[in-house]
Amino acid sequence: MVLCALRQQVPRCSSHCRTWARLLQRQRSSCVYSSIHGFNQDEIKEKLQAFHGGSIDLLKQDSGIAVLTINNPSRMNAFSGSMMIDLEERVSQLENWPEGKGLIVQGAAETFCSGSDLNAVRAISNQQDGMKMCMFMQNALTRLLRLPLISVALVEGRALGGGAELTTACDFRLMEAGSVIQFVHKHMGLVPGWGGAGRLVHLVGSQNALKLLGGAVKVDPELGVNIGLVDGVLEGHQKTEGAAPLLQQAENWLSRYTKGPAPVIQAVKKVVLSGRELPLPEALRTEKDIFGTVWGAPANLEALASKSKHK
Ligand SMILES: CC[C@@H](C(=O)O)C(=O)SCCNC(=O)CCNC(=O)[C@H](O)C(C)(C)COP(=O)(O)OP(=O)(O)OC[C@H]1O[C@@H](n2cnc3c(N)ncnc32)[C@H](O)[C@@H]1OP(=O)(O)O
Repeated sequence: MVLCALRQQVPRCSSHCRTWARLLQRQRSSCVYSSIHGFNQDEIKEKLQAFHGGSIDLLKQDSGIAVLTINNPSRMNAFSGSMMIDLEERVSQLENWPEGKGLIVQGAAETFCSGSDLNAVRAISNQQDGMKMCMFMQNALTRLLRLPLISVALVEGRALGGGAELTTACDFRLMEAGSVIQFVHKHMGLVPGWGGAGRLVHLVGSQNALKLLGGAVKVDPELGVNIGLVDGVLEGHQKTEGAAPLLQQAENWLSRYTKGPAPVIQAVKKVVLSGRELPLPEALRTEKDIFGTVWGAPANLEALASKSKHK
């Protein structure tokens, strides 16, 4: 219906213009929850703001690869309330980055993230606030996964609870030798609430997801690779002499997918995203729209002019 309204506003617009209106509309509907689900973002933000500490830091690099750092070392990078708000703001900044191609999500001080800050969790342990926090984080992490950037979680040390869920909101996961991903929710009398269960099933299948959640299994790099959760293992730079710093290793790993012009890399991510999330007929129509943005565009014309061969 909103799309119809958009079309009515631009009746004489070219088909290219309509394509963009549709893409824009899709980007806006990136959230899972809005007011029609009884979700009031400002209300929960006000509540979360009371639990401060730590930060989510964003570094956009000229290479088109950004680094998002979960930074709360005194609590093993647990998410305070203000960090949840930070995350949402950083995602907004990344949604508006035309030069962007890739994203690395890492933790500060040699560990990934130990989930929600338990001090905040204790303070908002009532049902209503828990639901609001859950909807806020599902929205933020869904938008993170839907960014038109190829994203990778760089897991060093531990990714526990919400930290494990965060890894599933990236396209890829890299683990340092000796690191652990663990959905500890069962031990906390919980199940994932940041969308981690749904995404985990997509990544490893329902049998493996049931084992990981039901057993709160410690996933080491070997198990992670075997079940398809983990896409690469990095050498521990402190234990292996001569190994490059982890972030450098992750950038090298990602660069094979981010080589090329930003509009093309973003289009690659968008077609995969639509195939991953939409029913086939709609995915095909979206693919056509995205194809329309690269066909005849500078990178395409340049490649045609260079008569390149793919040997
Ligand atoms: C909805 C909830 C769910 C979700 O969001 O999906 C969650 O995420 S719930 C949180 C799940 N995480 C945990 O339960 C982690 C609990 N912590 C630990 O198991 C351990 O602290 C550790 C992460 C394995 C690290 O152990 P160790 O190396 O021995 O260090 P310390 O235990 O001394 O930790 C250092 C320091 O950090 C504090 N810390 C760690 N995690 C959290 C956390 N999630 N929230 C708040 N604080 C945390 C820990 O208390 C220590 O602080 P001090 O005691 O002040 O030194």
